[in-house]
Amino acid sequence: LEQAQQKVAELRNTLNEYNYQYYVLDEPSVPDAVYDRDMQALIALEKQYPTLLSPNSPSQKVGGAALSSFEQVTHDMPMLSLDNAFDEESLLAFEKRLKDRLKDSATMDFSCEPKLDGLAVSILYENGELVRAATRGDGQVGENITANVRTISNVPLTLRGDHYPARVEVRGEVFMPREGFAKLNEQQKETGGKVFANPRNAAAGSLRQLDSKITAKRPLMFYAYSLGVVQPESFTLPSTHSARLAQLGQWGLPLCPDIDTAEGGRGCLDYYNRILEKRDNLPYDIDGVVFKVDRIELQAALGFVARAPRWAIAQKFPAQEEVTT
Ligand SMILES: Cc1c[n+]2nc(N)[nH]c2nc1OC(C)C
Repeated sequence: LEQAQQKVAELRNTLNEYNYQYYVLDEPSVPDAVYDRDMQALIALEKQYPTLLSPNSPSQKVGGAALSSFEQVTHDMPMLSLDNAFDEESLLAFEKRLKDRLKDSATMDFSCEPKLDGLAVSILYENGELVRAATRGDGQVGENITANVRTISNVPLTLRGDHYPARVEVRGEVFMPREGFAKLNEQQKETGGKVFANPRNAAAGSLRQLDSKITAKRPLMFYAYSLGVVQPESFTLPSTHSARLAQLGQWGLPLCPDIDTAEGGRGCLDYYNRILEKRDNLPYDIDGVVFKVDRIELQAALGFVARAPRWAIAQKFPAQEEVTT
């Protein structure tokens, strides 16, 4: 059993590394055949020694037993929504409000991110292991969808490296890329399954499946966009949001390739126009961009209004004319 335990641990590390290279770096270091061979070896060993099975084994990416219902999860830190800026001057007004409030006329750096049209999800890692995932729900209480989130190909089951907080909650968007959405609807038509109106509905429907084996077959993706609970609070994190996103990337969490930083409202407008320009060629649906004050201590000084942070705003694009097929 000792040898088996050793071999299983090695195979898990190897397969987690392959997943990271393939899904996060987009630079696989081995051909699929090697990946499959190692995965089959792991599955065989876990079958032979069931006591070695762990929910965080890469072999569990295929899903487990169906649930009868979803448990509720209370978010220790509420998952808030975003205030909207609909046009140029309200974005500049956003910046002006911040400067007035901070009594600081210096140009402010912003973290700029596409606003993916999917579902906000919270993923909790304890001692580097994925232990729980939940939907946003009403912001306070969401649904426990851990088994389903484990099957999402680019969600790491374990964090990389060995320098991370004991508990770290990662928040981000689960979405379905357009290509996967089109293929799924084709399959659904052929099998008489439910055809989805758009990628967001398809992602929601796939994520809220009680049977994670169904979720595992759906082409879902995840991009991290912020941190939630971090314990111990004494764990030193970077002092800007953009550097914290980079830190998440170091731990193996996937980030949207189109994130950037910008100087002042002007820089944000340039970013808005750049992303609007490339929107139709992106592999995923976005419904706008999100600007966040980059320096964390300024975020803390600005705090939140009732339902959304003062320090962040979404700028939505005009609704995309639906192409009727
Ligand atoms: C609701 C939300 C949605 N999004 N999407 C991105 N990219 N960042 C982001 N941040 C959010 O909220 C934080 C500003 C709290």
